[in-house]
Amino acid sequence: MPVRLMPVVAAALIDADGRVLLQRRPPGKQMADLWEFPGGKIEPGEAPEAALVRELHEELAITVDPAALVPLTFASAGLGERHLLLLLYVVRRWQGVPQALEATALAWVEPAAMRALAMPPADVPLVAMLERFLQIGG
Ligand SMILES: Nc1nc2c([nH]c(=O)n2[C@H]2C[C@H](O)[C@@H](COP(=O)(O)OP(=O)(O)OP(=O)(O)O)O2)c(=O)[nH]1
Repeated sequence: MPVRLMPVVAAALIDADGRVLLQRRPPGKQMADLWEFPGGKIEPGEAPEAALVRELHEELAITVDPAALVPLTFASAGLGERHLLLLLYVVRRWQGVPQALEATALAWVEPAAMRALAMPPADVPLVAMLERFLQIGG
């Protein structure tokens, strides 16, 4: 069966205390009010890293060097009519203070507390992987 791929990039921003930045999706959008990693869809012709740098600037008003995007893991899951391919990067260096330009809230979350938050279904394995990665000092 052919599928319509939806490539999405997202970032786990990690602060000096090892906490992860999550944002809350606005009402009216698909998956409203769920907590997610900042990011969004890759536009046609766009490299994944360029898409993530753009999304982080649009959503959080931060500047990120593409070299600071470290690929961690991915999710591959059916999403309605489409198939989501979500690439998750770890980011520890950026310029500026993250601001919620599109989300209704931002939260710096301890890795072990992430799984208590309501997140999109595709994020559940990503969160487990990220938690383990941070536990081993990644
Ligand atoms: N950013 C982000 N999107 C996620 C996560 N988990 C997950 O299933 N998604 C899904 C939700 C959306 O269907 C899609 C991202 O699309 P979006 O609507 O946030 O992207 P966008 O900023 O390009 O938005 P738009 O222009 O289409 O409004 O990926 C996640 O952790 N972060």
